[in-house]
Amino acid sequence: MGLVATAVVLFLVAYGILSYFTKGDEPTISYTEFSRQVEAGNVTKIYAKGDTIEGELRTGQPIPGGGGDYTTFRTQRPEFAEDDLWQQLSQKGVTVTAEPVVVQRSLLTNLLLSLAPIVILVLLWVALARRLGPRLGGPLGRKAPPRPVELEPHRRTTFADVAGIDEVQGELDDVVDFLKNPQVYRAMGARMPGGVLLAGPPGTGKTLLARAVAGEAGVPFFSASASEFIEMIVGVGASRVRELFAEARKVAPAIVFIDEIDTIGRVRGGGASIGGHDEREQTLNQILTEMDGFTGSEGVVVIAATNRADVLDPALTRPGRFDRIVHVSPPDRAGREAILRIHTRDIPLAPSVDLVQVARTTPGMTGAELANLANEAALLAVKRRQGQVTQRDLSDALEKVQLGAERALVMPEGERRRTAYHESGHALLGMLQPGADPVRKVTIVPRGRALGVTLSTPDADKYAYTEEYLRGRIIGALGGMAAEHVVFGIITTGSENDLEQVTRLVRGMVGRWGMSERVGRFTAVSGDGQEPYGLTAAPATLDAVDHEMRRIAEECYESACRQLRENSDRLDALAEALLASETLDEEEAYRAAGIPRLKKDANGH
Ligand SMILES: Nc1ncnc2c1ncn2[C@@H]1O[C@H](COP(=O)(O)OP(=O)(O)OP(=O)(O)O)[C@@H](O)[C@H]1O
Ligand SMILES: [Zn+2]
Repeated sequence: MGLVATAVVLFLVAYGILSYFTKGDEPTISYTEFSRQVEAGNVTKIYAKGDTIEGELRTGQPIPGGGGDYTTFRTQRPEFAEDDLWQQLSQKGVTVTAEPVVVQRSLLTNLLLSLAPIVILVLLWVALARRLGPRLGGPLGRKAPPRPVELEPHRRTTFADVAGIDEVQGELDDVVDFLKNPQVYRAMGARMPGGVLLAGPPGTGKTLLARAVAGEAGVPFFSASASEFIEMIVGVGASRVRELFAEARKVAPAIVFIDEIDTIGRVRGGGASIGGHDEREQTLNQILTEMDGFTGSEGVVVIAATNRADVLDPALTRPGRFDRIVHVSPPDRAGREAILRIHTRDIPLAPSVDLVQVARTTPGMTGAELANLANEAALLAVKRRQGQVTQRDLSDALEKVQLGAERALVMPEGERRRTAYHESGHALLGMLQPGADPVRKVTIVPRGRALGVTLSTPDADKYAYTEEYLRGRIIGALGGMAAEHVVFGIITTGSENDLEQVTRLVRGMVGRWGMSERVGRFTAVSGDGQEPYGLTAAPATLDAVDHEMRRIAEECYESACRQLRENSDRLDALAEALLASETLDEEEAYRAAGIPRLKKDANGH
């Protein structure tokens, strides 16, 4: 055993030394920046090794990049880059030197390589021993203790990296203050909340926020996902929790972050969890025990995150446990703008770029989606061999993110015609319903799983919806099916997704939002298909729900068909325009249909 451990250590040390010497100290720049410098003719020579590129600049003048000035640099060419790098380089007269990816073998490397099979065997053995650990016992059965993520000051996440959720940030200010000066609170006999629960939809920045709290306070950040606990071998979850907290206490003040807490914190006994039930409960109990053990003076703050605060076991939210619930919602317009600014910090933007405009056209998108949008736009700019990201890159990226990538598909003419009428039906009804969201784009170019797409988005963020608006949405969603019915007298499978959307809406209107007198003004069905408030609705109620859902859907369908018949010339004109140009933007679509587009101000008036 001692011998093998020594071999492993030796290998690691040697590897470390080797990689230290082979790695240059050029500043690393983004590939986008690199393309820009090549295009600008600033690059004199490059040295390529696989996809890693090192190089020098012409002027000897340092060029400011994201992370400081540089005259030599290193960058990584993405595997998916489709640019003609070679042509570009030879055009600009750049001296290119290359080396195969095969690592140059030094004596030391040779030695290490010959040791490799042994090392692999050892690692395999270690991995095996770990899996069987609890049963085998022995020193190898123990996992390495949890380690906080690195806390290098220059790459610390702070509140400056989070935008659009300022009020949420405000609720965490005292946590930061406590972590900075626990002794002040101790002297005052004040107790901090045992835990903070961040609740909100995926991608709204919960993890980011927790890291920022640690970064602001300058304390270690321990993170674990609750699902990791229960995926492990039985009996390990609880002990991992114990270890995690023990490590955090050693270096307190510190933050322990537990993501996806709902996977172990669901109401006990209820729900449909198959197997692993005891494991879940034991792990949860261990977390609760650890939190009960806090006297507040230890300086460990637990932050948990969930997308489903509604299903959590009340034991978790009792005083002294996660007694502070902070709701994180998708950002509003100003928030989206601020988030876009953060995520375009390191992207060269053309002067024409208007982030306010982008923020306006992205209602409902989360921070993660906006970050993705910015990145997609940068990728497009690289692909198009531009030095900067333009407004067009951003709007094309948005389209890709919202509609899915275009799909090459040869459609028979009849099918194409039917699709054109289907989409025209959606679009025309979308334009005709009073108060409906404007139609932004109609296309019969297949995208994702859809044969065509009609995109409508509101002018301004909406927070509550009227019955009229919802009916308008249902009529619009049924428009595709109604058009096929009215024009061709057929019904196809192409409306499956539309009908799903209709079902969600009528179900909500009748069962959740009190829009049916016959059902009544109460929650008859819950949002997630579970029983509302633990009660099973009486069969008569469910009958009424069913009856009312059908009635509303039927009324809307009739309205859709009637409006399409009354406007058949507009429908034909729209379909013809679509068949001719495949994609219509907002202006073209309204013009083709002969309907004036009422411009609204940012407040939707
Ligand atoms: N408010 C925000 N400000 C800036 N960036 C954000 C914001 N929200 C999300 N992001 C970006 O999206 C990424 C993903 O967010 P994060 O993982 O924190 O979301 P989450 O709410 O924890 O999601 P999940 O519930 O899926 O774990 C972040 O790393 C960040 O780049
Ligand atoms: Zn449709």
